[in-house]
Amino acid sequence: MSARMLDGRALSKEIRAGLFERSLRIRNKGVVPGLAVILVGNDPASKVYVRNKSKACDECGVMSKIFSFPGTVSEYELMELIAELNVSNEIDGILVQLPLPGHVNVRNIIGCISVNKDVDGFHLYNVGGLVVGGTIFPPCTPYGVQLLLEAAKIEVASKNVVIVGASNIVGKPMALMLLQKGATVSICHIKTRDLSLYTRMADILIVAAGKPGLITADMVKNDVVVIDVGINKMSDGSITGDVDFDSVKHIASWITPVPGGVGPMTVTMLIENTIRSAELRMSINQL
Ligand SMILES: NC(=O)C1=CN([C@@H]2O[C@H](COP(=O)(O)OP(=O)(O)OC[C@H]3O[C@@H](n4cnc5c(N)ncnc54)[C@H](OP(=O)(O)O)[C@@H]3O)[C@@H](O)[C@H]2O)C=CC1
Ligand SMILES: Nc1nc(=O)c2c([nH]1)NC[C@@H]1CN(c3ccc(C(=O)N[C@@H](CCC(=O)O)C(=O)O)cc3)C=[N+]21
Ligand SMILES: [Mg+2]
Repeated sequence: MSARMLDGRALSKEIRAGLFERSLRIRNKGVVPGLAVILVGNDPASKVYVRNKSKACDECGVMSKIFSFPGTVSEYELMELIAELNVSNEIDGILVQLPLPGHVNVRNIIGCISVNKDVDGFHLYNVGGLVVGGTIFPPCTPYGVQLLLEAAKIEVASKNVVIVGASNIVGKPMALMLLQKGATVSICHIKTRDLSLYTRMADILIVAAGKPGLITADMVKNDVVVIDVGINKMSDGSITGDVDFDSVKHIASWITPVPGGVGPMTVTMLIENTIRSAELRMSINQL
């Protein structure tokens, strides 16, 4: 037996058709949804993301602007740009690509983004919203994973969900979201003593470590649902996840491919958040 695919590309295509309609409706009233992306240095996963975002924005009728800086840019220069974007009438969403170079304090930078334009959902205010169970801007990757599970009618309530990776952008918000949905959640990270003890317990295993081949067939139980968030650029230029797909697919009941799984969903949810932000701007203009 081979696992069924959680096809993020196909689901994204459906969702994006609806997003195009939503953006058309507000553009007809004179509001063009706009996204600003700030890219510093040259992280390979960020480059993939940026490329796919501009394509998807075009597809959905969202205006996008990319601001690229060398890795030597100062915190001050970034803050200055964010301050401008915060008050710009053309911008509904501001996204600062992570990671940032070591000399730039991520918290300071994210803290400058207007809460109403924080389409990544990384500002402390929006993170707090997620903790207490609801936010206007759910973080894109966990939100996309949740929709993939829902589309396949995979119930999360009462399930053992194990998340490998505890970052602020994937692991932690993912855990909060599924906890809210009634899952029993474990979060593993680099200091976890026996990773496979946890992964073998998982009904749903979500992997976001950035380590190709981290999860092998011997580490999962029969019929597990596997969500591979990892985006690793290999030396031959190809992209691979954190899960040994070819062996794990024989044991899992569902699995996401990489590429074509979580990645396209992240992009789609970013566009959704941007359009929702523009819809809010429009309704405020009409007051
Ligand atoms: N598909 C998509 O849409 C997206 C994909 N990504 C990709 O997902 C991956 C993770 O991204 P991100 O969360 O930003 O990464 P980070 O590097 O910020 O976090 C990785 C997490 O995994 C943990 N970890 C690393 N190695 C191991 C290991 N061997 N065993 C257990 N835990 C481990 C780290 O622990 P510690 O912190 O303690 O070191 C950390 O908690 C990357 O490949 C990234 O490119 C990211 C965002 C969106
Ligand atoms: N502030 C911030 N928010 C992020 O959400 C964020 C970030 N910084 N920094 C980088 C990581 C990485 N990330 C990806 C999203 C989509 C794809 C994606 O589109 N993947 C396609 C790749 C297809 C291809 O082009 O080959 C897929 O998996 O099918 C990749 C990577 C978001 N991240
Ligand atoms: Mg993917």
